[in-house]
Amino acid sequence: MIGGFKISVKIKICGITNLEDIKLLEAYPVHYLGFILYPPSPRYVGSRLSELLKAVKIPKKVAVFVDAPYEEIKSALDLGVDLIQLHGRENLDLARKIGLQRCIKTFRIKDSLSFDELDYWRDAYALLLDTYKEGLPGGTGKTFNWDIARDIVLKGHRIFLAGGLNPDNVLEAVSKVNPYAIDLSSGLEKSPGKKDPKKIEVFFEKLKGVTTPLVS
Ligand SMILES: O=C(O)c1ccccc1N[C@@H]1O[C@H](COP(=O)(O)O)[C@@H](O)[C@H]1O
Repeated sequence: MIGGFKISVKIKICGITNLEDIKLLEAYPVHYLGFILYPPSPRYVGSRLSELLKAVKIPKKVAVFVDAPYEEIKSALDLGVDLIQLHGRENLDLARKIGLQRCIKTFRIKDSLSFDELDYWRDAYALLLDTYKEGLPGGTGKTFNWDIARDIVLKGHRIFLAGGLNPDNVLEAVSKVNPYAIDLSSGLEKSPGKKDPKKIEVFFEKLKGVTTPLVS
């Protein structure tokens, strides 16, 4: 219960790089697990994706790309990834080739966002809202103005809220924005690419009663 209302939200944990964290997260109600396929990232999994995917029992596996060629994205799909998070400047042609219903399109929020641009992506699986930071496409650990996210949710878009979420601010974010899903990465880490079991425990303790049941 938040503010007297029962709010249901799905959970995506992103930036997974190792088997230990996959095992750890199995004990919690996680709906989506994300893997970074952007080589400059400290969370880049590269060719280890195949081995990691085999260990995942969590309902949906997401591969995160930044302006990657279709062939690389196709390879991830062939390995068993369910959804593709397009975290760069990808266009609709690429998304249609992948299958729009398999795409989560990221919008990095600076000051505002054109609703027209969002509407073009209405048939995507979801839109992900992250924080804009010059030179860093994702994993910024910074929040943005959640009023913008709230307006987008009110327009009827299915939103994954990302950007700097952590155990301390997650309840406020959920109650303010009421997104379809929340996406956490660096806010649950001990160091880049390694999750912190204590932060994860505190996070799920705070979210008790707020998450939706797991469905595959
Ligand atoms: O985490 C990264 O290094 C990364 C690199 C390139 C694209 C996306 C990346 N991370 C994603 O960004 C959002 C928000 O992350 P955070 O919670 O602020 O750390 C999330 O989807 C990450 O997986």
